[in-house]
Amino acid sequence: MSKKSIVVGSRESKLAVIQSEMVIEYVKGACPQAEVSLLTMKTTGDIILDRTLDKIGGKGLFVKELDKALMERRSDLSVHSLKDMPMEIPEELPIVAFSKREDPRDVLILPQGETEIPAGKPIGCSSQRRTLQLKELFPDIPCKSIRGNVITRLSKLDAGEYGALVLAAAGVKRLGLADRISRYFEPEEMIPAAGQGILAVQGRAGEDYSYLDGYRDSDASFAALAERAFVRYLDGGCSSPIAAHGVVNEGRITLTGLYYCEETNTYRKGRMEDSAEHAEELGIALAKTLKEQTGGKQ
Ligand SMILES: NCc1[nH]cc(CCC(=O)O)c1CC(=O)O
Repeated sequence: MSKKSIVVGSRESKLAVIQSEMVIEYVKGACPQAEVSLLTMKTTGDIILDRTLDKIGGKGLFVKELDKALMERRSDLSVHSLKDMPMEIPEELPIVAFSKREDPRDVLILPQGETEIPAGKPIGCSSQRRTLQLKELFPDIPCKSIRGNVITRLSKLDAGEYGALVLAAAGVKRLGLADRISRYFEPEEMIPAAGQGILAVQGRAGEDYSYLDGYRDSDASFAALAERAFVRYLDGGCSSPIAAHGVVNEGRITLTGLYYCEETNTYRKGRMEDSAEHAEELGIALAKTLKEQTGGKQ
């Protein structure tokens, strides 16, 4: 009999490959009899680099090609940063595991050799969520869009185009670049993106993924459900100025969120708590409250 094969699909950026290899290591341990391999591919979001994500339009720019590979059985699992996954996921391709969460905070990175943000240069930042919150933290420093994977952004920073960069701690740490971090933003100062720091493992409906039982993290799963329910209710994709961060402690979950309403050009932050079992209801309740406060249509 031939050996069982498990193919793990991934974007081809260095960070995506490191993240996929973390899952592969686990799967190899859980299925020592299987042949586990990596299949990398470029996604639309990796190919179009001259526009910001909201200008390219459409959701799931980083997942479509990986979904197709799963559907066509060229792969058996996809590994994604949960943050990059659309809120609506095809029924045939469910998330079968949420990883333990890496540091969910955003961080500030300075050009090599600098100890503060050099005067006159913008902060490189690609999301409206970060831009909005940076205005409160650094009212006098403008933000300028920056695209490309983490390594590309760091080289643009070091080339002198920007005075600083804001990135997710999770990616920077997984790449082994934590020594470049000059400041951590506490989640209260800069509310992270829904799912930040969590990996999502996606599979095909109806298949047996019990080999991932020891990989799933229940605190991260509750946080992910609450954060994604919040964003889904407010209909935001990954580029909307929406932020959500859940913290689970002894069966309770506290969810902090930020919602910007285009109609009324106002934004609100808020926090609510419930039992972790009610994670999704909590996400929806906070979303409704903040939407009401910004004066947006219900
Ligand atoms: N949008 C790109 C992206 N998607 C996931 C991460 C970092 C890893 C994570 O959040 O799990 C990053 C880089 C960044 O925002 O700095």
